[in-house]
Amino acid sequence: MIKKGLNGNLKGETFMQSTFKVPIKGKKGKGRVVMQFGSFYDYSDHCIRPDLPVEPMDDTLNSLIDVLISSGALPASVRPNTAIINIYNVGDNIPPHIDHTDYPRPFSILSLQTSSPILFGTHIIPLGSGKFKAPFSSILERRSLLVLEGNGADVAEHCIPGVEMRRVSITLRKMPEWAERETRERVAREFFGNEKGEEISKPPAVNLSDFVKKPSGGGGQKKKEGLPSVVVAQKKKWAEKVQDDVTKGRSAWKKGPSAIQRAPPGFEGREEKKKEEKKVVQSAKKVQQENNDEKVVLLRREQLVEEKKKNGEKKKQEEEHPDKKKKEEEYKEKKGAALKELNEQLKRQQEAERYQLQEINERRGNQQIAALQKLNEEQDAEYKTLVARLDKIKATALQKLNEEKVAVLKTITEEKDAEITGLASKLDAEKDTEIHSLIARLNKKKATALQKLKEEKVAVLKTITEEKDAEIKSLESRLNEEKDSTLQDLGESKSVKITSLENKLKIEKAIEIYNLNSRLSKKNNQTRQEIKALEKKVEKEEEFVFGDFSDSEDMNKKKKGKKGKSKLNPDTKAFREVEDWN
Ligand SMILES: O=C(O)CCC(=O)C(=O)O
Ligand SMILES: [Fe+2]
Repeated sequence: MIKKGLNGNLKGETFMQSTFKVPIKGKKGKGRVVMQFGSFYDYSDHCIRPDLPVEPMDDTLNSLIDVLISSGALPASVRPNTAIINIYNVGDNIPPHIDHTDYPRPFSILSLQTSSPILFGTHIIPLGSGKFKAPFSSILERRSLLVLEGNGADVAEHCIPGVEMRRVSITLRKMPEWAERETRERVAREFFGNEKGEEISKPPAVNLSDFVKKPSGGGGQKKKEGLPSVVVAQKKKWAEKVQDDVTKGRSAWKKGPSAIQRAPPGFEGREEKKKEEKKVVQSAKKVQQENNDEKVVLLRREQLVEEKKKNGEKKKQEEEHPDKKKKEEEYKEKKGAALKELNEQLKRQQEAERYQLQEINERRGNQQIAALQKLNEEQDAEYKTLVARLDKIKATALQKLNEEKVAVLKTITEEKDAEITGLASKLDAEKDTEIHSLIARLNKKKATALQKLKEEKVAVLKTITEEKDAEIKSLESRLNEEKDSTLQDLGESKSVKITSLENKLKIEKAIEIYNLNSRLSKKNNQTRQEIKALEKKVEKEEEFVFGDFSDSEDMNKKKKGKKGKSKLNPDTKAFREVEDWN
């Protein structure tokens, strides 16, 4: 099957190597081989394309599905009618994806040949070289069936990292309704050029083979209903072949511009293609010839039907008007000859037309093949030029973008710097203003607090002073009272003491005076005696010395002295005072 696919012998888009059609620069290998059956899924446009032909589901695939359904592995209500055979050679992978949500769930993957890990996650990160980072992984065992539905199918992506051994898997999915309908219509178109699928089993009422194969002069053979199976098979084969050629871009004149557009650039095996094209042109010519024959035969049939109808009418008229019969027979003969002549003319004309048409078709076919070939070559060249130009444009654009980016970044940086500076100075100013107002507020607060404190202090001091004053006053009065009482007490004891002291002193004084007086009187007595003694002595001496010198001054003095002898000396006086005092 792979060989068939590689040789281009599988229908339409069935066979693909790698999911990219244009080679990726620097990418080694071609990627996994993908073969699609039943319906085509376009990996590059991410859409289901029932309009593009692929091989139908074959018996093997259908019986595999029967087994899976009858064993209960898959629900009969979602019977798969498409299959993708993935062939992973060593290193091949399938990147993270969610199978198109138009495919009804569940869908399934059958793993064959070798087992392999499968990764799941809402955001699988590609790490390059077929490696991925994902939160969940599982092993797809060889010959196991993975059935996907719910979040596992619709929310989480899945991928197969680069395989270590060749692996094959079969993805089984049911087409959505609309794709099924479009596939049916396409298949019908491929067979009979009719949009309605039922025409496949119900051939057109006008039956080509009845006329083509009608035995000459027979007429008695009963007309068959429907096409004979041989003709159906032949027609089907032709239709398939032509359609196949058309979709592979080999028969552009049949399909028109869309086939030319789809012809891949760098199409390989051009020589075989040319041969194929020749064959296709021939078979197409044959079909055309057949069509022309069909047209002639159809025309002839219409004429015969017409004739039959007319004959019937004439017969009726003959029966109704037997007298006209002769005339009419003559007329019929003439008309028959004329008709024969006309038919022959028509046949000749049609023959000429057919050859003309054939020539035109051939010419047109050759022209279109040449045009296609030229177009392919031109497309190749154009593609290369375009890629080169695009690379150049891309490089220039990237360079320009980078420069613009640098310039924009510079402008933005400058703008931002200026903004930052402005903002910073504005913030500084705001900060200063705020600080000033804060300081002013704080100062005011402080002043108010200080004032309050002062007032409180004054009030407290006043209270304290008042309290202290009261205390002092009471203390003072108490002290005064105490002092007074003490003083009183002291005064009393003092006066007592003074009195006693005075008395004592008086006594002592009296004693002393007495003693003194007695001593004085003693002394006085002594002194008087001494004086007396002295006077006696002096008188003796004077008598001795002077005898009669009684008139001199000294004598006067002596006389005075004598006279003075009558006066009391101080001691005597004191003694007298003590005596008086006593
Ligand atoms: O090969 C596999 O196991 C996965 C295939 C797959 O995810 C797919 O075909 O969508
Ligand atoms: Fe998938």
